[in-house]
Amino acid sequence: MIIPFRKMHGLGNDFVVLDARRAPLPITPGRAAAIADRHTGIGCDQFIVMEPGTEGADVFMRIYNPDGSEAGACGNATRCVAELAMADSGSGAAAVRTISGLLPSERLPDGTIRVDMGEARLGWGEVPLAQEADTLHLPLSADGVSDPAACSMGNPHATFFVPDLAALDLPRIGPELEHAAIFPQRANIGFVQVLAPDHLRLAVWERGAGLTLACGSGACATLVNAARRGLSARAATVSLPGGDLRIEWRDDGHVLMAGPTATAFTGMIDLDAYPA
Ligand SMILES: N[C@@H](CCC[C@H](N)C(=O)O)C(=O)O
Repeated sequence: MIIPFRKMHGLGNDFVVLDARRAPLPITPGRAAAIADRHTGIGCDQFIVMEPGTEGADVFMRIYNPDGSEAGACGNATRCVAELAMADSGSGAAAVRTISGLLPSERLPDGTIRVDMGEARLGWGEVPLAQEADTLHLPLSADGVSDPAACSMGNPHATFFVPDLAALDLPRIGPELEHAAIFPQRANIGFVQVLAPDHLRLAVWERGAGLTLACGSGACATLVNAARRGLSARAATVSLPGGDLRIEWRDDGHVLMAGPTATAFTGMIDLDAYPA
């Protein structure tokens, strides 16, 4: 089966996007992983399938990591898919549903897309953690980092506050922390340096993907955890290796994320060339 695909990215966090809104596509976790492979597939940080929207959504977005695991949230892909839905409808707003909830989005006057990522979930069972613990101070450490905070943005995140991001060996400690026993569903691991109360520098070791140039849900979780710790305001610029996101944790608990989207190229893919 030969179908069109679109390669998009938000700050270099890149996606292969397939459109299954008109007819279902034969996508399995293994096929998603094979297409995401940077050597033998198209290559991407996340493999995205657009499905028909339900219950107030313009589109349902299914998210696969390159290891084939399915994720409940992807902030950067939400902006990209919302932009496609807006282009289709000719409107400046779109609602994207994921397995974790409904995410209303809008185009801002500067052309960036802002998504309401929903409420940050702060309970230990919501992250989830393997046992009851204070999500503001997890009993977890690795070489050079300790005492993270955790929350869920529809997917699990832990945030380590560090004095110098550049001093860390992220490819070494990232996998160990992602797979720590305290995270029964593994976790995305953020490492943040507070530059000012309204400016955070972040790198994220993503669950199922490794280091990426940007993680939108990670930027949201980082702002929430920094504000809970009294280290930042409730609105800040989060600088990632791929660029900046503007994050706000509203008083009603919802987290807003604004940033750019881009299409790198489009093409055709033969799904049968990849194992089902
Ligand atoms: N890049 C994404 C997050 C993708 C999912 C994540 N790796 C997970 O498994 O939860 C983002 O922009 O939020």
